[in-house]
Amino acid sequence: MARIEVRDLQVNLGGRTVLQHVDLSVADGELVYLLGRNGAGKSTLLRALCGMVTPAAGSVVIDGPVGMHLGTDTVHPGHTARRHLRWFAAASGVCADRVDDVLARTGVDAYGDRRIGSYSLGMRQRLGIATALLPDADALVFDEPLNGLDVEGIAWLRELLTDLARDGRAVVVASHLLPEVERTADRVAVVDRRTATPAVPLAEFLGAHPDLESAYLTAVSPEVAA
Ligand SMILES: Nc1ncnc2c1ncn2[C@@H]1O[C@H](COP(=O)(O)OP(=O)(O)OP(=O)(O)O)[C@@H](O)[C@H]1O
Repeated sequence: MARIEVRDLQVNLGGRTVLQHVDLSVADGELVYLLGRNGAGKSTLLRALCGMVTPAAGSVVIDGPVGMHLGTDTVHPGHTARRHLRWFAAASGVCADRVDDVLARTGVDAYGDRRIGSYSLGMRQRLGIATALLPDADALVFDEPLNGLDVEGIAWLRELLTDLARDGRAVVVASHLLPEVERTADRVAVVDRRTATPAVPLAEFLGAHPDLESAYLTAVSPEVAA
């Protein structure tokens, strides 16, 4: 069995089916991206992977703990990054020594003693990424981690994500930033029509298309006018 196994997943939210018949398996060493338009269900799928929404049907199995970065607005603005990470480490049974490691690895150490409420979007993204790295988990989930990062940050995250996969972790990322996806993805899946296409190798997804944008626009269903 792969590190992450989703089988025939259905998620209902607010009385309607948001996802159904979703299958996804991600093995150690793989970097898999979820693509799809706004509201398609990428975040919902990632939240289901992390056990934060209950499936209406099907199953999600992850072998071991999962490190997750599901958004930048779930942290207490009055805390410093260091305090937030120490609290998170204590709450999740992670050795406090890792806090300094992840602060350094993400560059958050430069402002880790400032209150989170004063952080820019990119700074909060790095803190979210630091939080995901804290458990040193073999399964990692990131929702739009590139948003708000500056040029150095994007290059840094590209390297981090590929390193995490190269180190043998199963990594799933939702992103709209197709040039980045094209540079690093092992496989891509499209969340569309309340389900997800099989995650296929990037080269297979690209096919004869000149770039990922062209392949993606062909893969998604025609947009329905509001
Ligand atoms: N708590 C909720 N209650 C009801 N519906 C919800 C809830 N959360 C999300 N939805 C709906 O589920 C669908 C999928 O939303 P989701 O946030 O997963 O999309 P997404 O693909 O991540 O979008 P984006 O690219 O904009 O981040 C949307 O139609 C959204 O309105």
